[in-house]
Amino acid sequence: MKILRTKEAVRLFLSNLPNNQISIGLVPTMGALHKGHLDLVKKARKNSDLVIVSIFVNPTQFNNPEDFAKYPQTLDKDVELLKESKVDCLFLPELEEIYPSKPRLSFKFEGLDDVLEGEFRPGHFSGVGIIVSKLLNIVKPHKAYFGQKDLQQVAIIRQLVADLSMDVEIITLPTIREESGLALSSRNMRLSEMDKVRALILIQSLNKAKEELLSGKNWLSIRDKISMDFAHENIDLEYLELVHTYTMEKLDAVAPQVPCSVCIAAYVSGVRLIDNVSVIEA
Ligand SMILES: Nc1ncnc2c1ncn2[C@@H]1O[C@H](COP(=O)(O)OP(=O)(O)OP(=O)(O)O)[C@@H](O)[C@H]1O
Ligand SMILES: CC(C)(CO)[C@@H](O)C(=O)[O-]
Ligand code: BAL
Repeated sequence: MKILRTKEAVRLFLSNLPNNQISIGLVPTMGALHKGHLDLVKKARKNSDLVIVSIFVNPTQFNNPEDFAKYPQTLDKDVELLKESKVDCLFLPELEEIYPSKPRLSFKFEGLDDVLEGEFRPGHFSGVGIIVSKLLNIVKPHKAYFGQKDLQQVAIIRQLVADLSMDVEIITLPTIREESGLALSSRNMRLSEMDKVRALILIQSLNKAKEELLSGKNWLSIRDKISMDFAHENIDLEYLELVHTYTMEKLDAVAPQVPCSVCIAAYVSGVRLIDNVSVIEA
């Protein structure tokens, strides 16, 4: 596996490929890799001739400096995992390579970014828009892979690519979970074994919300009851929302043919976790 640290190295690498018919798959990550990331890589490996993974902990998408400072980093292990997964290239830029100066550009994703993560992490999706645009411009992949665990991010990246007429196909894959149901996340590395058990309240609440919505219960009363469960467990629930899966519009009921998902964010011992389940599929 080649490790490329600069845009120029990527450009050279791509220009030396045997022919320009080769299909390229990009999996953008922030490292501290787990089976969720590796599932994206596996799909990319299956679909594309050349697989490039990027690892870059992007400062412009962090609204909370402590979250950025504590973001897990396990580079040696990541490199081993990527080699085992037969990745061709790791793009591993330094901060200055991506941001030689502070970007003046910012993104607003009208209607998509004022709820959920966008509401509680101001500037987050502008930062995601900037880094994803940069990575797509540098690598020029045919396909790029993202996880549905970050449901709102998927909607935003699809919009970004459409609005900027970028020639890339966005592929999304379902959330990979521990056997317990806990969604895999790099930030789980900051949880103790006890915290991982406490964190199960997220997926349990999502499943309960889904079941009750489908049995015709009122959304606001479902949400109130779940908020009380969180208060009882002393876990800080940041949001629990029923949204349209693609437009991110907040909903207060399910309806046939309207794809919707329940999304959650909560702090378990100071670690912010997110998750979602689809209630009605497209
Ligand atoms: N459990 C998972 N299953 C499938 N894909 C995932 C999972 N977790 C993350 N991903 C996807 O992997 C890509 C890189 O995500 P990232 O590096 O931020 O990891 P992460 O585990 O989501 O980290 P964190 O949750 O701590 O932000 C994103 O497209 C993300 O949606
Ligand atoms: C897409 C991404 C790699 C951009 O930094 C990040 O938001 C993530 O890991 O989901
Ligand atoms: N996977 C989302 C990246 C973030 O939390 O900033």
